[in-house]
Amino acid sequence: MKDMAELIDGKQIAKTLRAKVKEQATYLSEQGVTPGLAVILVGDDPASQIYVRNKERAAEKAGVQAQTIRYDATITEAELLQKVATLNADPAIDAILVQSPLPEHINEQHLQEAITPEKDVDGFHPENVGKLFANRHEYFPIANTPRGVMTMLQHEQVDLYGKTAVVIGRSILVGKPMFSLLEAADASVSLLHRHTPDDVRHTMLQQADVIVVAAGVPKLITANDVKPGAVVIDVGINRMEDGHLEGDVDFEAVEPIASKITPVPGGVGPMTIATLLETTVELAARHHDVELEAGWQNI
Ligand SMILES: Nc1nc2c(c(=O)[nH]1)N[C@@H](CN(C=O)c1ccc(C(=O)N[C@@H](CCC(=O)O)C(=O)O)cc1)CN2
Ligand SMILES: [Mg+2]
Repeated sequence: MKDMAELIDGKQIAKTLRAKVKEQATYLSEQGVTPGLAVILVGDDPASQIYVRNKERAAEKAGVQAQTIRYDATITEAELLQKVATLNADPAIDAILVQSPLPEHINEQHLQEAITPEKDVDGFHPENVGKLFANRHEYFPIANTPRGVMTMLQHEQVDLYGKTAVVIGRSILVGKPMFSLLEAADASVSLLHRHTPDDVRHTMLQQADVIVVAAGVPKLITANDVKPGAVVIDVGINRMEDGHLEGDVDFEAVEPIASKITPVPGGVGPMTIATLLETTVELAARHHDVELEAGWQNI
């Protein structure tokens, strides 16, 4: 029988991280601090409804006070910006996020820039993106999905030093921050995207020790793309016509070749929400000048 890759169990790692967050939230509450998270949800995108509901539930269990502000898809950008300004000034709120995607008529970048960098729990503000890119040695929030991927790699004791990594997808949500985080961990990183020719992608993937794919293309990565022993992280969540979820990796084909692989569902997805709570607790501690134990989130 062929060796199968070890499964990276994101659900389990996220559970462990959420328990750590709860410990810190309890410590904060002993200091009179309740971490406050505000989520802005616009429109009725069915997936966003589920993700936001899951955020509310996870927050409540972890001792984070979450509030969702829901708007019809017809709301204007000016009204949203006004709400963000109110939340920026609200001392009960430590963390603000605007659920993505937004309706066409709203410029997502305007909202990303409106959230004060100190409450920017998604790490999308240009100031926080810039600090990440510049490898600044100070605290700042980092996008939760790529940060969650780094937690998974650390949990799995994947040593990135001197390794070759390929990231597919260049969004502000995943690809760009993922590039910076892997580079900061001393991997040699290539960032590929939809305009990378297929043969170039194939050649580069075959050299990669670590692959992170966030392309939104079901089963884009297949067996002959992957070097034996590579670590494969699948950020893709594609809802197929019959309702089942498919990643960007052809899991059955790649599992016998990779050394470690994330499933979909149950891989990166759950880490996004656990990491959101991790970042919220960190921001609350900073706003209230409470020192949390260094490295509390190491799992
Ligand atoms: N402002 C933001 N918007 C969006 C983000 C984000 O980080 N900030 N990420 C995604 C959506 N997302 C959280 O917001 C998210 C996506 C997926 C999951 C998850 O647990 N997925 C499950 C499958 C769930 C399903 O059945 O669909 C899994 O992969 O196991 C959690 C959060 C886009 N928007
Ligand atoms: Mg508070």
